[in-house]
Amino acid sequence: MSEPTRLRALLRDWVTAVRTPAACNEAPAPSVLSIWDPIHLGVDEYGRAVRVTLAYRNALLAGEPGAGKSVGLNCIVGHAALSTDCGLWLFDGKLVELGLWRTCAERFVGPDLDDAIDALDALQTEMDRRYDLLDTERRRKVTPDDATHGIEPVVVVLDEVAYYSATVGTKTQREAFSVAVRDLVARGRAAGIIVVAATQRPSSDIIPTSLRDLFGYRWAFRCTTNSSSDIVLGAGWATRGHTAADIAPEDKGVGLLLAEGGEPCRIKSAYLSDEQVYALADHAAALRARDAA
Ligand SMILES: Nc1ncnc2c1ncn2[C@@H]1O[C@H](COP(=O)(O)OP(=O)(O)OP(=O)(O)O)[C@@H](O)[C@H]1O
Repeated sequence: MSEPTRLRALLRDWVTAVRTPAACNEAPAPSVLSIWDPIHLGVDEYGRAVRVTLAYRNALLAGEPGAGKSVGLNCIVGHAALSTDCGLWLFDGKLVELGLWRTCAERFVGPDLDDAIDALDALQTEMDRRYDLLDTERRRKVTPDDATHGIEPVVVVLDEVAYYSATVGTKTQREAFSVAVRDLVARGRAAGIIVVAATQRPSSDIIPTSLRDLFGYRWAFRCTTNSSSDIVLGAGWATRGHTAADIAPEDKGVGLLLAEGGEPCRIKSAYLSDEQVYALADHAAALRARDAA
């Protein structure tokens, strides 16, 4: 198959996966997605598609190294990248996980903690500007209509949040980073700032309860203990039979997804190979460049 044909087929499959079956039958596959659309994450134990709407929500992904967080994160970042109605800010201390999507990012932050804090400051400033505007217009939250005057959702993805909050830099810098993240997670949703954070350290120093509870979606990949699973999902789920410690080490990509108000649901994330990620990232970058022109 030629490269353009292969890319078209890949995009068609991707868009088909995230659209409802009814919509798929009705319309030709569009070339772009919207951040207001549900995001396809994978399938549940019955083979049903699992989709979540990220607008007005935040998401936390955590689990032991190699459990499948980056693959799960790619589903979210891929959808956001192809959604030209949102900005994409990527933070990746390792560079190589989210780096594949770098060409689609409005801002890409690598291992420099000062740069990370600077980027979070800019997001806080934008959040405050939006709240001033909403206040002036006597509204509670941004909507898709705000795109007409340049206010679009911003998806902020932090891969290995512990790298910035607990590993590099000085104590003061790490605290500044953590305070800014907490503020964005706590206040950002109505202003269209969506935070997606991932960590391979599901411990209470990295994910304190007060922060964890602000995430509407919590996706626990395999954890080593019931208590680390509860740190991701919330206290008490393990004793009620929902623990990511039960996931077998060989079940890569399997995790428990807790969506607001529900019970944790066991799902297997959709899988994008690096080759597919690059193809999607190139296409998304071209769409974004076209829109920006
Ligand atoms: N949904 C999936 N389907 C098939 N294989 C998967 C899936 N998810 C993960 N894997 C396999 O598991 C490997 C590790 O996954 P991934 O890199 O996402 O783990 P991780 O939790 O991000 O690890 P780390 O914390 O070390 O970065 C992948 O390279 C892939 O081979």
